[in-house]
Amino acid sequence: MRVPDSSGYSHRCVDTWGQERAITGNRQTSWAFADAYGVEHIEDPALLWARDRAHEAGLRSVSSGTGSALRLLAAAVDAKAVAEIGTGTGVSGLHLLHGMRPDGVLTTVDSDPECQQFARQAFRAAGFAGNRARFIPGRALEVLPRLADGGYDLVFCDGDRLEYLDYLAESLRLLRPGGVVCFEGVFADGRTVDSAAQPAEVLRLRELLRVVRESAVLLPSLLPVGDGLLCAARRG
Ligand SMILES: C[S@@+](CC[C@H](N)C(=O)[O-])C[C@H]1O[C@@H](n2cnc3c(N)ncnc32)[C@H](O)[C@@H]1O
Repeated sequence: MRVPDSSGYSHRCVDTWGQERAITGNRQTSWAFADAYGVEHIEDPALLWARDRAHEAGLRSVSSGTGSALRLLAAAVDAKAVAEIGTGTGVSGLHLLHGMRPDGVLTTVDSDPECQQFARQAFRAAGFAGNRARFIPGRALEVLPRLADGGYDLVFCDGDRLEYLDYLAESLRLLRPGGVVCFEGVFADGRTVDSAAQPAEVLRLRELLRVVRESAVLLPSLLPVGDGLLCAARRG
């Protein structure tokens, strides 16, 4: 069996039915297609508005593909309570809210309260009642210890990459059995798999990937959407 090479091209493999088949086309093009195949249409003005605010603020909001994965996961776990680290201007929050139960509450933390004001406006413009989101300004590692044990169906981490391992420890405490934790940006623009010397942020991301994979209480999957979305379900 020949597996795809790092360029994204591969030519032959043996599938599960024992048949050799050619893999044609450009994997990168397929990834780009998958990432754009989402739910973010031109007619969703609140999302586009939130994206524009992020762009102006120099923030990187989640891609359409990552957003649709978050929406899917929130719906799949029938999320009533979601915790988000890194509100930004609300792009990921909008996706999460769309996937959650109609009575679900998104608790979203950001050290920048000005960004949270944009997110608040975006959620309102999208038609979500004010009581669907709880905005907590502050640094994640000061706020998270105040959130309830086992009280969350999903935790989405998109704050400081250097703190991701600490977010993981907090998430294991916050999640109910069967809940899901997600980490945005684990590809670090390709640096995570680049053999050249890398900054501390990338080394921490590699450590996170290792710890999640080796955890006895997590079932992980690394989704190749956006800049890499590491997801893991907490075993029941
Ligand atoms: C990449 S942006 C989040 C984008 C957002 N999830 C979206 O898709 O629209 C990262 C955010 O994390 C916030 N942040 C960075 N470090 C933080 C920390 N230690 N605690 C809380 N928020 C933090 C930043 O202020 C910024 O708004």
